[in-house]
Order: sequence, then C-alpha cells, then structure tokens
Amino acid sequence: MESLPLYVTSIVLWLTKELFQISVPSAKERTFIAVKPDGVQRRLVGQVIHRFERRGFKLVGLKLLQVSKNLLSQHYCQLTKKPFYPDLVEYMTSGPVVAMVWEGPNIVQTCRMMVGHTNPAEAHAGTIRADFSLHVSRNVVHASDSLEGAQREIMLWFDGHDLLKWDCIDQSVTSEL
Ligand SMILES: Nc1ncnc2c1ncn2[C@@H]1O[C@H](COP(=O)(O)OP(=O)(O)OP(=O)(O)O)[C@@H](O)[C@H]1O
Ligand SMILES: Nc1ccn([C@@H]2O[C@H](COP(=O)(O)OP(=O)(O)O)[C@@H](O)[C@H]2O)c(=O)n1
Ligand SMILES: [Mg+2]
Repeated sequence: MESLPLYVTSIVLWLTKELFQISVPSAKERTFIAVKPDGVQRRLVGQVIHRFERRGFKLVGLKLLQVSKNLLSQHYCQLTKKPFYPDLVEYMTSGPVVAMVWEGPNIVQTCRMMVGHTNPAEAHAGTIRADFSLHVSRNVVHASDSLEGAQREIMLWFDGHDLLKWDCIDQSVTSEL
C-alpha cells in the first residue's frame, strides 16, 4: 500500500490531537541539573552526564564554576531557615560545581525520578543518589523540582545566550509531535 503524502499525515495528526485533546509533552521543556562539589571531587561528572544522555535528553548548557554564597542563597532561598542551611552553604561552596541545562519531554519530573529521593538512604536503587551516595548532606546532584523552579534556576545560573539551540538529528521525528 502506498504511504500517504506527508501533509495528509500532518493534518490527520493535528486533527487527532485537536479532537481528542491529546496533550503532547513539550520536547522543549528544560531543567537545571548540578553536580555538587562532592560529585565533582569524586569524578562522577561523566557518569551523571551519561545517565541523562543515554535516556535521550539533550544538553543545552554546561559550565564548571565556583559558586558564590550570594548565588547559593538565591538558589536555596526556600531553605534559609532550615537548621542544616549553614552546613549546606559550606558544602555547596567547598569546591567546583558543574551546572547544566537539559532539554526534553517531561524532563523536570523525569530527572527528579532519575536523581532520586533527597535522602540517599530512602532513594530507590538505580537512581543517581542511591547509586552514588550515602548521606543527605552529600547527595551528589541537584535537580529542579518543578517547572517554575527550573525556569527560575536556569535564569539564575545561566545567561540566555549561553544556552544553545541545536537539533538532535536522531530525534527530528519526535520533536515534530
Ligand atoms: N537533613 C539534612 N541534613 C543535611 N543536609 C540536608 C538535609 N536535608 C537536605 N539537605 C541538603 O539540602 C539540599 C536541599 O534540600 P532539598 O529539600 O531542596 O532537597 P532536594 O530538592 O532533593 O535537593 P536539591 O535541591 O539539592 O536537588 C539537599 O539536596 C541536601 O543536600
Ligand atoms: N535534611 C536535609 C535536606 C536537604 N539537604 C540538602 O539540601 C538540598 C536541597 O534540599 P531539597 O529539599 O531542595 O531537596 P532536593 O531538591 O535536593 O531533593 C538537598 O539536596 C541536600 O543537599 C540537607 O542537607 N539536609
Ligand atoms: Mg530541592
């Protein structure tokens, strides 16, 4: 059987989505991920990046930096009253951090699942925190916990022009959906 012309397929796809109100996750959703100082010290940066790459997500921003207390207090503004906050500041400013922005469908929620519970003792096997850490105060990575949080953190850590728009040629079909 001959295949339908592309424009017919596109119209049918569009009509199907409109009629059945199918919500397709945006392939452009972004999240902020950081390898914390303990992860960098333990040379886990490559393994963390590998997990998101092999899942199929796209890296759009990356830098290694020494975090200032000012940046950190804005990043963790909801935690400043917590008893562990002074230790958290000391930990997060103790050495370089690798800051990244990743892109893909449902990425915020998926990356949280891949990172695992805040406390590695409660994290499921197979998550980054369960596989690489033992204690909540040295839990290797940060991942944004909501869409709003991701947008706020990306703007805080990156200049817009440091984020690259590029096409994964192997994903051109899914990005059209
Ligand atoms: N009880 C604790 N003792 C020591 N450190 C803690 C404790 N609770 C949280 N932290 C540290 O503070 C960080 C921020 O806590 P938060 O509640 O935001 O967890 P999270 O969202 O899983 O982590 P992150 O925001 O770094 O991704 C934790 O990742 C952890 O490093
Ligand atoms: N009881 C806790 C809770 C959080 N933290 C640290 O604070 C970070 C941020 O806390 P959070 O509540 O945003 O948790 P996550 O989003 O990191 O999972 C954690 O990742 C830990 O590094 C801690 O040291 N002790
Ligand atoms: Mg958090």
